[in-house]
This record gives sequence, structure tokens and C-alpha cells, in this order.
Amino acid sequence: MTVDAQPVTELPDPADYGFTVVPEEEIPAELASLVERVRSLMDAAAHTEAPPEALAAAADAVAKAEELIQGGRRQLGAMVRYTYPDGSIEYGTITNGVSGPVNPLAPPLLLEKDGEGGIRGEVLLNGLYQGPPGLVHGGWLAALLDQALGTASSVAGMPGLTANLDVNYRDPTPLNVPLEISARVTGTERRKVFVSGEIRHGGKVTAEGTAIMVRLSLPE
Ligand SMILES: CCCCCCCCCC(=O)SCCNC(=O)CCNC(=O)[C@H](O)C(C)(C)COP(=O)(O)OP(=O)(O)OC[C@H]1O[C@@H](n2cnc3c(N)ncnc32)[C@H](O)[C@@H]1OP(=O)(O)O
Repeated sequence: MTVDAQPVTELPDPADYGFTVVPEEEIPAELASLVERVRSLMDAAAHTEAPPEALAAAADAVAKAEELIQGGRRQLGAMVRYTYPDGSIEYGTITNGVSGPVNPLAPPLLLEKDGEGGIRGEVLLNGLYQGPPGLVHGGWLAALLDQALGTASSVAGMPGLTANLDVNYRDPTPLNVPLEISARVTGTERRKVFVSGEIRHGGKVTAEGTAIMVRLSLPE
């Protein structure tokens, strides 16, 4: 395998390509709190057995809450800028479905550098991510791996898009327990970046994946 895909020392700034970029630390605490509250609401709504009157009153209250936040809608494609403890920068879409800090649907998956060139993180998936009874949906495990593998390529200085994702489910993944996620680059060939990663529960691999990320070729 050749090593043609050279890491870039500085990631391209999405602002240079017309995207809005929000530094993570500038996300209002009130928005973070609202998003957390909505996550909790989604879990409550998915599992409630409250009586109809309570459900109707709750629906009205949610409709009022929605009215309160109308007006001023963030553009699709807006980015968030993360600064790692070592001072390096990473970008992601602010409403990314897996890790977006302002997306109530995102668990969210929070990743950090592992000190060995790869990334690691922890996530807890509640009943909203259920597939088989009591277990995480395989599609969500694939989504978590896709995000981790893409981030591993990006933190190695080779941001790209997933061309191919291959997932093996080794053991059932339980809900409502901390899951550990890790990923790293294993090789490169021209614009292709090969990455691999795992999801573990209690040290045991429950799902593992490999992907080919194709490096972005951005206009100069
Ligand atoms: C915190 C920030 C981190 C961000 C993390 C984000 C994680 C989320 C990642 C995603 O989910 S990305 C969304 C899902 N992926 C896509 O939407 C990609 C859709 N596909 C495409 O846009 C294009 O097919 C792609 C950019 C992947 C490739 O098109 P290109 O025209 O740029 O490349 P080209 O077709 O010339 O292929 C380049 C190399 O990749 C190889 N390749 C392309 N598609 C492949 C494939 N499917 N499988 C294997 N190899 C593939 C191709 O053979 C070739 O290899 P060689 O150098 O050996 O010739």
C-alpha cells in the first residue's frame, strides 16, 4: 500500500468556502440547555403511558415552546469549530445527526484524540436508539462508526467523505450503558484513506467497522 494521501497541517476553514462557522464555545448555554431538554422530552414521549388528557396538555405546551423559538433559522450546512486541548482545530456540521451539539437527535457522540494518532469517545444510547428489544439498532451503530471513522481521518489531517463502510456486529449492544468508541487511520492510497474502529461495552467489542474515506479535493 502506498502513502500518497499526505496529511494537511491546517484543515481548510469552511468559512473560506462560504459556510457559517460557530466556535463551539459560542453556542449559547440556553441553546445547549434547550437541546438537552428536548432530548429528554423525546425519550419521555417515546416511552410515556400517561393518560390522554396529560398527553394533550403536553402537546399544547410543546406547540407553545415551538412558537417561542420561531424566527431566525440557522442555515443548513452551518459548521461548528472545535478546539482540542492541544490547540488543534476540527470542524463538523453543527447539526450533524450523530455528533451535532445542537441536534437533539444526536446522542451526541463526543470524540477526543487518544494521544496515539486516533480518536476515542464514550456514548450512552437510550431507548430512542432501540432496534431489537433492549438492544441498540444496528443502523445507529453503523452511524456511530461512520462518524468515528470520518473523524479519525480528519484528525489525521485527511478530511474526506465515506465512499465505503463495512460493519460487523460481533455481540448485541445494550441500551442505557456507556459504550466506548475508538478509531484510527490504518493506511492511505492516493486519495483513499483506510480507517478502522470499534464499539465496545465493558471492554468487549460489540461492533467493528472499516471504511474508505476519499479525501476532499477542494478548489484552491
Ligand atoms: C469532525 C469532522 C469529521 C467529519 C466526520 C464525518 C463523518 C461522516 C461521514 C459521512 O457520512 S460522509 C456522507 C456519506 N458519503 C457520501 O455522501 C459520499 C458520496 N460519494 C461521493 O461523493 C463520491 O463517490 C466520492 C467523493 C466518495 C468519490 O468521488 P470522487 O469523484 O471524488 O473520487 P473517484 O471516483 O475518482 O475515486 C477516488 C478513489 O476512491 C475509490 N472509490 C470511490 N468510491 C469507492 C467505493 N464506493 N468503494 C471503494 N473505493 C471507492 C476510487 O476507486 C478511486 O480509487 P483509486 O485512487 O484507487 O483510483
